[in-house]
Amino acid sequence: MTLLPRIVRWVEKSASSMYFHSRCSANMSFNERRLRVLVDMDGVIADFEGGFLKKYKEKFPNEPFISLEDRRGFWVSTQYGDLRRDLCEKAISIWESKNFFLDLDPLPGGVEAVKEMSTMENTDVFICTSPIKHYSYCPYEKFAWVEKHLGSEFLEQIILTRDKTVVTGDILVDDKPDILGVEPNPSWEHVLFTACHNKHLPPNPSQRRLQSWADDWRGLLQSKRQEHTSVCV
Ligand SMILES: O=c1ccn([C@@H]2O[C@H](COP(=O)(O)O)[C@@H](O)[C@H]2O)c(=O)[nH]1
Ligand SMILES: [Mg+2]
Repeated sequence: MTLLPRIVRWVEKSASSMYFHSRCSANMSFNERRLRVLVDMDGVIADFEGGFLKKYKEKFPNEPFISLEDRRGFWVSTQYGDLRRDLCEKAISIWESKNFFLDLDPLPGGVEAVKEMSTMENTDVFICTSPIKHYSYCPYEKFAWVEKHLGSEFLEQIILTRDKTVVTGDILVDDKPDILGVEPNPSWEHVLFTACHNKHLPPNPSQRRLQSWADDWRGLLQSKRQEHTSVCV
């Protein structure tokens, strides 16, 4: 390496070290690190299951259906297909229809919680959601839903991805029990959001849960923040 780049690197390192020591010498606690919270959409802030059942019953009034009480397993289509083979396609036709995602009602407290956490100090909130592969309406309607319920400023905070494991964050609040993808060690802690399809799963000591938005989500963020807090004495 020639001399000039080495000097530049030395000056940069010294400057950042001086900054660090000046912060510490003030004998203060500080948290340099911002907390990044990823919040899933369907089943967490948008009522996918309720919206599905309502539209399914309207479209297929004479077909059998599965009440929310009887829902088991993440995949609605699988449980309907198990009930009767042709019902799998009928179920899929519901969320592939125009306005399905846009018409979803917000889940209680979700919009308020996301808005509140976005105002918290040192906190970045992103809506992290997987669109269906039938893309005619879903991606557009997810953006429109966010604008309608959270406001246009949240359009900056949307992450649409089919693989959440490649997204970096501290916490992912999500109702899907198993979130898999190409990254075997995602950076986030998956906090399972309770939904009709996962509430019967046996307790998993290695996975924290949020029962609803009335649950202590603020405490959850605080505990995560403390994992990152650097204390200078
Ligand atoms: O049976 C089903 C149930 C849901 N989906 C779709 O999966 C995604 C779930 O997204 P998350 O970001 O994990 O909430 C959503 O687009 C549903 O429409 C499905 O394909 N089949
Ligand atoms: Mg979900």
